[in-house]
Amino acid sequence: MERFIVRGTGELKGSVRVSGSKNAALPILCATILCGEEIVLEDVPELKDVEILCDVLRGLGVKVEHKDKNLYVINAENITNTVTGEELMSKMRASFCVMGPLLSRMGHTGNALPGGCAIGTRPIDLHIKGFKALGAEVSISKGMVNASAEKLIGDDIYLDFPSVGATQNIMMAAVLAEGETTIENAAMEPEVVDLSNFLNKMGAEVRGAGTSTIKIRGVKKLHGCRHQIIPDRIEAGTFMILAAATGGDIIIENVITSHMRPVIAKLKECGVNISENGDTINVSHHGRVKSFDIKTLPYPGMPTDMQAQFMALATIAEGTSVVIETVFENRFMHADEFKRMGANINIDGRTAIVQGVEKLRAAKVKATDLRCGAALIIAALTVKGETEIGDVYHIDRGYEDVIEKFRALGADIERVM
Ligand SMILES: CC(=O)N[C@H]1[C@@H](OP(=O)(O)OP(=O)(O)OC[C@H]2O[C@@H](n3ccc(=O)[nH]c3=O)[C@H](O)[C@@H]2O)O[C@H](CO)[C@@H](O)[C@@H]1O
Ligand SMILES: C=C(OP(=O)(O)O)C(=O)O
Repeated sequence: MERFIVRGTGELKGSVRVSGSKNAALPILCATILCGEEIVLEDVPELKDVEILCDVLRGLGVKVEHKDKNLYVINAENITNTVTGEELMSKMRASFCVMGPLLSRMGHTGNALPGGCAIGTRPIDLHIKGFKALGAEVSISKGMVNASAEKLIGDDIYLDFPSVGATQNIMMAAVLAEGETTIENAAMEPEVVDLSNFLNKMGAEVRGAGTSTIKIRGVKKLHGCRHQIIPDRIEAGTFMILAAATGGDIIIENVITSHMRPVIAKLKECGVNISENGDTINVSHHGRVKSFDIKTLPYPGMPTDMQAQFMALATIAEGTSVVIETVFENRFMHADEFKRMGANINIDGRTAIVQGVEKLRAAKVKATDLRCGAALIIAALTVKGETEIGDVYHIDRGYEDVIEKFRALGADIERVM
C-alpha cells in the first residue's frame, strides 16, 4: 500500500494552478453517452476516478481516447452494452451517473450500486424517484439497479433534498425525454451548472441550472461539441487552507472566485489575508488563526467537501471552534486521525467541538477518505517531524499531481511503497 511521508517545513510559498474539477468532469464524461458524435473535453483532471469512469465507458462500447494531458476525445456512436457490474461501479460514486444517459439513449440499463467516499449511507432513492417519474420501471436485485422504459416522458420532480448526483442523473435522463421536465429543489452546485452548459452545447434545452428549479425540454438528438471543465473549487479551497494553516503565502491560479464565497468569507473571519485578482486568489497568514464556527450546507453554503480541511485548521486555531456537518451523517472520521496528532476534538452527533492546540505532533495516520487525506497533508505540514499517511489511494481519487503541487510550494512530501 502506498503511503505519503510528510515533514513539516513551516511556511509554504509560491503559486499553484488548480486542475479541472473532478465532480464536474465525472458527470460530463457520463453525459457523453447521450450523443453518437465526437466530443472533445479539455481540462479533465488526471485522477483515479476519471480512469475508472473511462473504463466504465469503454465497457459500454464508448470510444475514449486520452489524446494528451487533460484532453479526451470521446465518441459514443456504438453503445454495445448497457450493464456495469460491481467491480467498476463500487470504486466510485459518480459512476452511477451513467444510469440516466443510458436509460435515456438506450431505453434500459443495469448498474451495480455505486461506491465513493464512505461518509454516510449514501442512498440512491432520489435518483430512482426521478427515473420512475419519467416513466421508467426500476428494480433493485442482488446489488444491481435495473431500469427500463419504452420511452421517457417529462414530468415534475420534487427532490426531498437537493442531491447533486440525483439532479445530474435526472437532468441527463430528461434531455432526450418527450416533453418538459421540471426538477424542483434541485442542487445549485457549480458542477450542476457545468453539466447543464455541456448538455446545452450538445443541443439540449436545459434552463435554470444554478437555481433551485431546472427545466428541461426534451430534444430528439444531440450533437458533438467541445467543452472545457471548470476549475476544481475544492482543490482551490484546500490550498487556501494550506496557506492559512502553515502561515504561508500562496497564489492560487485558475479559480472561479464566485464559487469560493463561503470559503473566502470564513477564512477572512479567521483573520487570514485574501486578495482576489481575476481568476487568481492570494492567501497569506502569519501565526495561529482565530477560532471559527462552520456548518456545511448545499451550495451556496459551506461545502461538505471542505469540512475536513477546515477541521484541520480548527485543531491549531486560537480558541474553540464548532464544526457542524449537515449534509452527510458520518463525515467525521478524520477527527480520530487528527486526535492521533494531538488534536482536542469532541464529537456529539453531527457536531464537533474543536479546542485549538498550539501545535499538533507527527504521527502515523490514515486517509479514511479523500478529503480526510487532503486535510491530513495540511495538518502534517504544520508539525515538526515525520508524519506517515496511509491509504493514500483515496487522495489519488481526487487530487491531480498531488505530490508535485505540494512540493512546488516548498512542502517536503514523498510517496513511498
Ligand atoms: C462525485 C460527486 O459529485 N460527489 C459529490 C456529490 O456527491 P453526491 O451526489 O453523492 O451527494 P448528494 O448531493 O447526492 O448527497 C447529499 C445528501 O443527499 C442524500 N441523498 C442523496 C441521493 C439520494 O438519492 N438520496 C439521498 O438521501 C445523501 O445521503 C446525502 O446526505 O455531492 C456531495 C455534496 O455536495 C459531495 O460531497 C460529493 O463530493
Ligand atoms: C465525497 C467526495 O467524492 P465522492 O462523491 O466521489 O465519493 C468528495 O469529492 O469529497
